[in-house]
Amino acid sequence: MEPMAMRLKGAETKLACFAPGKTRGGRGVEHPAAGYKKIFETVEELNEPIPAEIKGVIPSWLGGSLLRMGPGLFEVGDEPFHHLFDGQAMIHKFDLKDGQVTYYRKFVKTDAYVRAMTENRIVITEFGTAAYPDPCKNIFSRFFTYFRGIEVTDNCMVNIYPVGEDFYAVTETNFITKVDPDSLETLKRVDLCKYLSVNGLTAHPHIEADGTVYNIGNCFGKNLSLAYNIVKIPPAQKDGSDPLEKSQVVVQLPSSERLKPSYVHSFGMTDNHFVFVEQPVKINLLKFLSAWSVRGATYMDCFESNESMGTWFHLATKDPAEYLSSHKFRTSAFNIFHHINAYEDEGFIVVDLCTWKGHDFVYDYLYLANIKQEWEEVKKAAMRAPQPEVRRYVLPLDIHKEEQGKNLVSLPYTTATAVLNSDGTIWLEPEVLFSGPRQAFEFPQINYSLCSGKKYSFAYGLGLNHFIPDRIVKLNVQTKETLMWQEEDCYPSEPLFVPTPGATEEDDGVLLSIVVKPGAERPGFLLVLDAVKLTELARAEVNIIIPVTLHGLYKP
Ligand SMILES: CCCCCCCCCCCCCCCC(=O)OC/C=C(C)/C=C/C=C(C)/C=C/C1=C(C)CCCC1(C)C
Ligand SMILES: [Fe+2]
Repeated sequence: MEPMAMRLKGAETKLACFAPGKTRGGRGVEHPAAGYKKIFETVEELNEPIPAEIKGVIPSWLGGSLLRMGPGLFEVGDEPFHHLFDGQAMIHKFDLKDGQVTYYRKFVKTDAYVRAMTENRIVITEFGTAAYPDPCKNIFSRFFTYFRGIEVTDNCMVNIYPVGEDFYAVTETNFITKVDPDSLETLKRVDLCKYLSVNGLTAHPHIEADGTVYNIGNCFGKNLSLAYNIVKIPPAQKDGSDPLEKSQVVVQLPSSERLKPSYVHSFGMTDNHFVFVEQPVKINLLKFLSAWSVRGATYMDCFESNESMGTWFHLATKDPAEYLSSHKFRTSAFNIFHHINAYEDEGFIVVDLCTWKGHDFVYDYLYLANIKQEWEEVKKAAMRAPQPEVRRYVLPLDIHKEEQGKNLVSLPYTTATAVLNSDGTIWLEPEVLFSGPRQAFEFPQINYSLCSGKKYSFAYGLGLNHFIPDRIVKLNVQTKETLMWQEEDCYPSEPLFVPTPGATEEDDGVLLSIVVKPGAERPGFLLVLDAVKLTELARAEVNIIIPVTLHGLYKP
């Protein structure tokens, strides 16, 4: 019997539980009304927070702000942005206090946004949309605009995270933007290149309990020597100075290919190790450097797939921070954006990942023209894309030459393998934790404060159905059981886990997600789920649409 299909007829809110191996068999729900188009449309910022209408009961201990980033402006004048990651950064906030909720949003006043507003055209080239020179300028000044080089975008629409006492909205370039988490005002733009030898940093740092930030970024050194640099930003300083002043590169990891670093979106961190997965999606630096002088080129034009390297895993120790050059882990090709968690267990490093099979770049399928089509077309486009799979890889730390050809993984609870080859490389095969054709478990979250870098049981994620976000899923990474929240014509976002104060169980807490239900009287709401059962505790509704958000944080 197909439990999902059964439950989706009739009742409005759907909850389903699937036993291991009996996941939805890949058949997701249908979206013939194509309501998802609404989350990719321009909205206006608000002048003041608006009150939300609450249904259900918000736990009394839940007081704080949910801050999330995403695109809010999908065209400037008559010039459209083409890619999902091009829209201009909007910061969203749900404030929860004494059972009451308000919603507020502002555009971040980045250079990209301010200059677009001033000139009523796209001025800064975005991820998949090129900016063209001002047609009003004369031919000479247009010529000089080209040769000043293209300006790197500061469109911080991906995530927001704390550095010391401050909060920064970020993309993946060297520009991060300090924002006020209360007023949502834009405070200042910071160029990371002033502090660190990196060309950019990911939007997914790891943050320790004391506020220390670790992150990874590409570094194009002198003579185009390439490395991935892991950086450390200390916590708030006693003397009140900016922690960024004391940031440093702690370890360099080499690139598999000269002139072609891999695209990196996140990394893993255990108690004692950094894990970097080098994927076959490459940035062709020569294209990158020359593309900028080519009219109409974008960041997307600089990517290419390496069809032969597969995927490489790199390890480094944390303290002292040293690259483990003799541990050469290899596996077949996949795209990786989000690490779920990584931990050490009995001499192994366990790495759980949201993967997309093959070397074809998933971002190629995220043009707005693809994901804003009618439902049948959306499905057709996704048929050609890489297939999602949640996988567990297990990396042995102790490797002995005499063990060639044998599976080195002796952890009793996993079928993942690691086999030492005669050339010294170790071939990894994963254990599949969740799989369903074109049904992704993505935008993963865990009980970060309790479980980051530690053995854990639960991951929470956004279910993507042919790339359309249409459910929230809880995955037991030990038993592979899943629970799900889903409601007709509802489009949720990444679920953030907030632990109950004083909780002793890993999943004692709530999940917060912004949901859009386009046809409803109040089409935007903050959803509060019980993280144990994935049942709805409350929703706080507003009478406006909230566009797609990618990542964010909960500030107690
Ligand atoms: C929430 C629902 C979304 C609906 C569809 C989503 C489908 C998602 C499928 C896969 C998961 C992908 C997750 C990616 C999430 C994300 O947040 O990505 C945003 C990434 C951005 C905006 C990256 C920008 C990177 C830039 C501008 C990099 C620039 C650079 C280079 C390309 C090379 C040289 C260095 C430099 C300048 C840093
Ligand atoms: Fe991400």
